[in-house]
Amino acid sequence: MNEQLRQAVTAMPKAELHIHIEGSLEPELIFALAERNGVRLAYPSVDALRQAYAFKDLQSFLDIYYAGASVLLQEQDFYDMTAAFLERCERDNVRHAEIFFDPQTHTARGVAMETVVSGIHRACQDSPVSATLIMCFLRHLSEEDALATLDAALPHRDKLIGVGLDSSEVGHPPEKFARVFARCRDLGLHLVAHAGEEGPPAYIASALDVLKVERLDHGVRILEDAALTARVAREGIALTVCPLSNTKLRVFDQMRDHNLVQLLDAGLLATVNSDDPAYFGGYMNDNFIAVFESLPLTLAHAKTLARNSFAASFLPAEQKRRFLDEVDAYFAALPA
Ligand code: HPA
Ligand SMILES: [Zn+2]
Repeated sequence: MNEQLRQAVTAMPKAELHIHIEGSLEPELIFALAERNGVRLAYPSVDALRQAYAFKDLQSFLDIYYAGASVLLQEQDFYDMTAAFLERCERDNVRHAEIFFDPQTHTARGVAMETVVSGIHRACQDSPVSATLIMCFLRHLSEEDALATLDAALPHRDKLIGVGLDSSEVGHPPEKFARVFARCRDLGLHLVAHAGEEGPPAYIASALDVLKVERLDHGVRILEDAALTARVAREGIALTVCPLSNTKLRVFDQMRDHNLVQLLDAGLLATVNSDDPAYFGGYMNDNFIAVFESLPLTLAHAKTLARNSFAASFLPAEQKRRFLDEVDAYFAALPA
């Protein structure tokens, strides 16, 4: 990748639409919070913890990701984690972030919903980066648990723009959560779900048809079904693709095998995102650099990806328009 393209891609304004805030917890912060809260970790040092970040699939990652989140106890912990992430956004020229959080990971340990939501939300309010929250249900747990989680979150309805579905995909199809998503829809929440990361295209179809999601998280296995690909392209449903995550979790063996270019060529509204940056080796610009270095992507693709990130966001129309104008102005001002 030439220096001019690298510079353009890193400095361009962009939005992040697939970031699990618990996946932004750096090992250093995990150890600092463990110390602050008197939590014992299974790893003796920051280096030993980092050494354990060698994943063979989604589940091997999730086991260590949930262990890392166990140091989060106080409202200030959630604040500090989120504030650190939003500072990284500024460095990567991320202007807007739609942030996932997993309340069940915390409420199961006795942390109150209020503590989780208030800490994350307060950090969003204190940041110059535009940031909104999407509450995710853990799909390895029951729908009853998800319904109870939604009830617990209702006092914070105004702090949420939407709900999502994450955790272990295979064996937990979207239709398991039909009732809770229907309730969220009635509440006017935006709907997204992880689908087609490790799971088959049938899970993408049921996320759309049963849950009625507006965006697909990952969705990279969609190309295995040509009819579904054509439909999702036609309907303008976005995919929040996470390149470094996909290679670290062995969805693709190497970055040069990633299907991002094919997704774009199929007319899909694909975006680039970091997923769990502290675990997968990088934040937004690391993801952009990784794909631009390994795939035949051009400056025209960079503009498309920057535009897609705002177009696929849940921002109000006027704010969306302003960000899209900023992208267009940015690319128009680049030296030819
Ligand atoms: O990539 C992911 N997939 C499913 N669940 C997750 N929870 C954090 N990251 C992920
Ligand atoms: Zn994810």
